Amino acid sequence: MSGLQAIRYTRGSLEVLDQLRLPHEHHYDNITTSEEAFDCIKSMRVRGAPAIAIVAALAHAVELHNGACKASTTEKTIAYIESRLDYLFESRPTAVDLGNAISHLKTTVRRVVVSGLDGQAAQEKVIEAYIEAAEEIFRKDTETNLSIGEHGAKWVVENATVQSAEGKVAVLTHCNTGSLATSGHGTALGIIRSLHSAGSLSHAFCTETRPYNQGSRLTAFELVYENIPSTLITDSMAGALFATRKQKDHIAAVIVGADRVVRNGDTANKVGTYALAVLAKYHGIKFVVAAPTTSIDLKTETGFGIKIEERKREELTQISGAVVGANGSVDVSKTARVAIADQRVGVWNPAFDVTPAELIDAVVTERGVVEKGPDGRFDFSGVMPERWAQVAGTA
Ligand SMILES: CSC[C@H]1O[C@H](OP(=O)(O)O)[C@H](O)[C@@H]1O
Repeated sequence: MSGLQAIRYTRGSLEVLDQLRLPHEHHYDNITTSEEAFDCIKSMRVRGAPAIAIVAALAHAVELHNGACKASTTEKTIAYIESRLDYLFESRPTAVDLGNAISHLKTTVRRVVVSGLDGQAAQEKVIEAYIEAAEEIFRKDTETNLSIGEHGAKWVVENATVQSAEGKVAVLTHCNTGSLATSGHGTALGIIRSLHSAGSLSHAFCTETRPYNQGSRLTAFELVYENIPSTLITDSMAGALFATRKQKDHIAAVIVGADRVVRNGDTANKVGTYALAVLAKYHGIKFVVAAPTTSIDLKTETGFGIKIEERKREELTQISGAVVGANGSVDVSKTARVAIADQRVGVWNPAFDVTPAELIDAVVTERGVVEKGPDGRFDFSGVMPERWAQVAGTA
């Protein structure tokens, strides 16, 4: 697992790497309440579907551990936990991991057996059950990512339509799906790490991923940090890359993450993903979605049912970064915010788009790779574990 950690946790203490300052500055925010977690998620100081769910779950575990619950009965303790989770659910709507984690945590505390215990002991048992379940979500995520990496790397090599003489492949990824979006290793970037570790990767291309620049600020940083041969392109260069360099560079696959994969396989992911899927189809390049089962939403039938978050106009009309000195050095002590558009212009800023299942060749989960069947449809029932049985109305 990479040395980059978006989340640092010990019981009673949660620190979150402020990703708005990356790659120039490494600063961890101390998170002690659900309000602080909500703001951290909403402002995208932490982002990435799995990381959002983990931070929300652990933030409430920290406030519970530190005595925030003043309820006088077990039922009121459960009601308090549920109210805090409902509050955190509102922080970002598109990624389903948060809703799935909240459903799981609510089910967990509701199932605690307190018969025969006096009031305080019963309340303590409920709180302990919540904290352990939240910690398990964090712990299991890395294991999940390593499994996705293994399944995904194997599938990409076996299904590549172009390879180097040494049998290596190049891939393109979009946004950031690495250690900065998860507990470690990553999902799509986890597959890239696994391809690299297996000696099967010749090159990783990454898009800058406007407007938040998860690619240029975060993914490029992770790739360089891991000494993975990599090239940054703008989002608009992908078509030219495929048209002029697919054969020369053996570009075999586009590998992306997911915020929400719905029952028919339609997938919400960072805006720009849909365009990459169309280009990949046109150029005969495999299109692979890396999605832990916590990102799969069987309660929503098609992509039309996914709520797409729209974000503030300043993400397009302004940029921020460190000041580059005369000699080309980057002075992180002097960050600047620069207006790059007339501030009166109208802005449309959807954070995600939906890629239809017909453009997706494979969805890689920790429990195996799902491809469309003879009927041309995805069927995820074989990979959905019981513990993520979704409670209606929450996820
Ligand atoms: C494994 S992260 C999944 C997903 O989340 C990212 O969105 P954001 O950076 O806005 O949280 C991106 O869509 C990734 O593919």
